[in-house]
Amino acid sequence: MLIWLSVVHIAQKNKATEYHLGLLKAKLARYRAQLLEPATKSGGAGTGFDVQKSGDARVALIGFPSVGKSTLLSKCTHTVSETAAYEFTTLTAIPGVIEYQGARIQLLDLPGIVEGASQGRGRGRQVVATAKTADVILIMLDATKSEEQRRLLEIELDAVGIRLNKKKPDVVFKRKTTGGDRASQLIRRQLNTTVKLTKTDEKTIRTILASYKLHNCDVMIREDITTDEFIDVLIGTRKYIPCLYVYNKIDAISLEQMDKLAREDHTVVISCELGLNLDYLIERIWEELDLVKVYTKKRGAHPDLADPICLRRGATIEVGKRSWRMQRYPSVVGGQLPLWSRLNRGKSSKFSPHAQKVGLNHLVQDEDVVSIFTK
Ligand SMILES: Nc1nc2c(ncn2[C@@H]2O[C@H](COP(=O)(O)OP(=O)(O)OP(=O)(O)O)[C@@H](O)[C@H]2O)c(=O)[nH]1
Ligand SMILES: [K+]
Ligand SMILES: [Mg+2]
Repeated sequence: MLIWLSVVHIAQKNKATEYHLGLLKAKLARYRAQLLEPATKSGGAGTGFDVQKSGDARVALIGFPSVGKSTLLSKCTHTVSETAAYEFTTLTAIPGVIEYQGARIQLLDLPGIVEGASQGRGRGRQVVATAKTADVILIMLDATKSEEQRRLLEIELDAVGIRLNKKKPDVVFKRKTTGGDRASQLIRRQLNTTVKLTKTDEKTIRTILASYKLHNCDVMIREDITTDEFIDVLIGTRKYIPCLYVYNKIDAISLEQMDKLAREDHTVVISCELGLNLDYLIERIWEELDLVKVYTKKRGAHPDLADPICLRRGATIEVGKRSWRMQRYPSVVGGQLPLWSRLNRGKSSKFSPHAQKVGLNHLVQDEDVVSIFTK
C-alpha cells in the first residue's frame, strides 16, 4: 500500500514539473523570438547576407571554421572560394551553382561559426539567419574532430528557430478576431485532440495559451506532440528544414571510424581534398530537395526536355489573365477558373498514356509535361 502511494506521488510530481517547465519554456521562447525578430521586419540583427536566391533551390553550408566548406564549393561548382589552413578564411556568403538533372542548385558557402553564434557573436548571427533561407542545410563537420561539434551546431540552429529533419507538428491553430463588445471579450479557447496526448497535457496547453494572451482561438491537435512542439506552433516562425551531416576529411581517419560515421542517419562522408564521394553527396542533396521536374509545352510543339521547371512537391499551377506560371511552393488555388491544363508523360498520367485534362488544383508530379489552354 505504501509503495503504491509513493508511486502516485512521484508521478504527480513529474507531471507538475512537466507543467511548470512547459510554462517556463513558453515564456523563454516568446522572449527569444522577440529578440531575434525586431519590430522592423527588414534590417536588424536577424538578417542574413545580401545574396540573391537564384536557381531552383538553395543549399547552405554551415560549420565550424576550417572544416572545408570553401573547398567543397570550389570542387562542386565553377565558383572559387578562398581556402586556407587558418580559421575564418571566408568572411561573407559566396554562392556557387551545382547543375544536376537539369536543375540549378545554389550552394552557399558561408563563414565558419563558433559556439554562441546565434547570440550575436561575430558574423555568426548573420550566418544562422542565412541558414533559415535554405531549402536544405549541410552541416559540415571535420571527421577528425570530436562528435561534440555536431551538437553545438544543432544548438545554434535550434536557437534561431530552425528545426532540422522534422515535420511541422500536425496542429491546426486559429486565432479568432474579437469584436469590441463585452460578449466577445469572453474567453473562448476551443481545444480538441484527435489523439491521446502522452508527452504533454491539456492543462499545460491551456495555461500556455493564457500566458500568450490567446483568449479566443481554436486549437486542433492531431498528433501526440510535446510541449516544445506546441510552443513552436504558437511562435509560428519556425523553419522545418531538411539537413545532411557531411563529414569531411575522411582521408585523415581510420576506415573503422569512417564506416561508423557513414552508417548514421542523414549522414554523408566525403573527402574534398581527394574528391571522394562528392557525386554521392550531390545525389543525396537532390533527394533531400525532393524537387518535381515539370516540362512545359506549347500547342503543336514538342516539350523542351532539357529545360525543366523545378517545383516543390505539392505545387499546383496558377494562371493569370495573360500569363501563367507554376507555383513554386505548395498552395491551394481557390475558385473555379475557366481554364484547364493538359498533362502527359510523367507520373500524373501513369494510368493513362494519353494527355489528361486536369484542373488548376492538380498537384503536379515529377516529369509532367504541362500545356495550358484558355478556352
Ligand atoms: N585532410 C583534408 N583536408 C582538407 C579537406 N578539405 C579541406 N581541407 C583543408 O582544410 C583547410 C580548411 O579548408 P577551407 O575550405 O578553407 O575551410 P572552411 O570551412 O571554408 O574554413 P573557413 O572559411 O575559415 O570557415 C584547408 O587547409 C584545406 O586544405 C579534406 O578533405 N581533407
Ligand atoms: K579556413
Ligand atoms: Mg571558407
